[in-house]
Formats: sequence, C-alpha cells, structure tokens
Amino acid sequence: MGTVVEAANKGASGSILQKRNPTIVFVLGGPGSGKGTQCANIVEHYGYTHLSAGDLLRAEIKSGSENGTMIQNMIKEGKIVPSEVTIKLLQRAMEESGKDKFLIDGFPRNEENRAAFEKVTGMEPSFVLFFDCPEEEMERRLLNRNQGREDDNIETIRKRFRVFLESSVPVISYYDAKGKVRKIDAARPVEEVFASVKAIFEPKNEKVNHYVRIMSKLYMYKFHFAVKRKLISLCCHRC
Ligand SMILES: Nc1ncnc2c1ncn2[C@@H]1O[C@H](COP(=O)(O)OP(=O)(O)OP(=O)(O)O)[C@@H](O)[C@H]1O
Ligand SMILES: O=c1ccn([C@@H]2O[C@H](COP(=O)(O)O)[C@@H](O)[C@H]2O)c(=O)[nH]1
Repeated sequence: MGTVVEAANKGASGSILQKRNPTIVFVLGGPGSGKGTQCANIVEHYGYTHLSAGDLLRAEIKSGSENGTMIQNMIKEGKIVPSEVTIKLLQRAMEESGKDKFLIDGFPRNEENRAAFEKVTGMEPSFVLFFDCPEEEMERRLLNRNQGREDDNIETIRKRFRVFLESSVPVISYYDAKGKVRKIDAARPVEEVFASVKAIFEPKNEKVNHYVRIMSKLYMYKFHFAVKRKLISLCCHRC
C-alpha cells in the first residue's frame, strides 16, 4: 500500500471528485479567528458544505481508528497531522457528501499540506477566505470557548499561534501571490464580520440571479429553445 501522494502519481486518486468540478474555498485564519462561526453563516446563506479539517480529525479520534492516538497527541501539542491522514479524510468527506461547493476550514495548514492536496486531488481553491485577527483577541475567544476542547488551554494555544505564524501564514502568502486571498478583518462583532463575508460571496449570487431572471422572462414569452439559448448567450456575456 502506497501513500496518497504515490497513488496520485499513478493517477489512481482524485478522479471522482475532479469530474464533479467542485468549487473549493479554503477558509484560513489563526486559531479562534472565527472561521467555524462564519462558515456556519455561509452554509446557511450560500448553500456550501462545511468541512472542518479539525472536526474530521477529532471524529477520527472518537471512531477508535488506528491513527487516533497519533492524531490526539498532535492536537494536544498543536502540531500538524501528516497530510496523508487529513487529505484522506477530506477526500472521503467530499466524495460521500455528493455535493459540489465546499468550505474547507482550517486546511491547508502548511506548504506540504497545500502541495499534497493539489497533487492528490488535482484541484485548487477558487479563492481563500482569510480571517485576520490579533492574537490577544483570538486568545480571549479561545479561553472563553468552553467546548471542552483539549487544546483550548493557554499552553497549547501559544503553540498553535506559533505554528500558525511559522507554517500557515506562508500558505496564505502563496495564494496571495496568485491573487486568490480575500482578507477579512475578523476582530469585529460576528455580524459585522459576516457583512464583509457576504460582500465576497454576493457577486456569484448576482450571476445566478441574473441567469434565473433571464430564464424566467424567456419562459414567460415562450420562445423557441434555440432562440432562448442564443438570447441567453448574448445577454449573459457578463456572467
Ligand atoms: N467575531 C467574533 N467576536 C467575538 N467572538 C467570536 C467571534 N467569532 C467567533 N467568536 C467566538 O470565538 C470562539 C472561537 O470561534 P470559532 O470556533 O468560530 O473560531 P475558529 O477560527 O474556528 O477556531 P479554531 O481554529 O480553534 O477551530 C467561539 O467561542 C465563538 O463563539
Ligand atoms: O488540517 C489540519 C487541521 C487541524 N489539525 C490539528 O487539529 C488542531 C485543531 O484544529 P482546528 O482547526 O482548530 O479545529 C490543530 O491545532 C492541529 O493540531 C491539523 O493537524 N491539520
């Protein structure tokens, strides 16, 4: 049995998902910046499927998998779980969902995660949503989160901040150089942050709304199908 990257090299992986040509948005930001909170809002308003890499890893521990102890130790230390493990979980969740619009929250955590994901799945994110928040605010939020997470203690939180700066910020810089980062000031109240998030997701909605409006108008006028297609292509050149 080889690694997921070896499987990708043999062309054995990524194909089912790739065929569906899914939209992928990576949601990044420091621990406690509010990624999960805002993802829930995006799911509600824009119909994305939310996949939190951290949640998938925690579920893997609970399932009693052979990797459980290793994952638990990594999380306790704020370290990054090997790409193989996280990518397999993400791929499985995407495939099993049957959906085609994903918010991948808290991944990729380092350059190796990023390169392996792109190689294994053959897919890149449409864009990266980056929640920018000062450490003091993130620390306050994590210490008040109260969800019984083993890594929400001051010692692990400090380690997670260091890993974020050293390993995850370079991933954000990589996508920034490609013009794919949408940065949000996450130090504001939840509703204000979501107003900025909406502004990023709205243009796509506009495009769909525009198409739906045209279709319903043409349906009303009972045009011949070929004429409808021509009119849509002329009218939707901006889509
Ligand atoms: N804008 C905000 N203002 C104040 N509190 C917030 C805000 N956004 C989220 N919170 C709270 O901060 C805590 C952390 O938020 P959340 O779990 O969404 O962060 P996260 O970035 O997903 O964290 P992690 O990376 O550790 O999983 C939660 O208790 C949440 O209710
Ligand atoms: O891609 C990932 C995502 C998470 N981890 C580990 O899990 C914890 C908690 O992650 P959250 O995103 O805060 O839920 C993180 O500190 C890592 O130890 C990972 O290794 N890889």
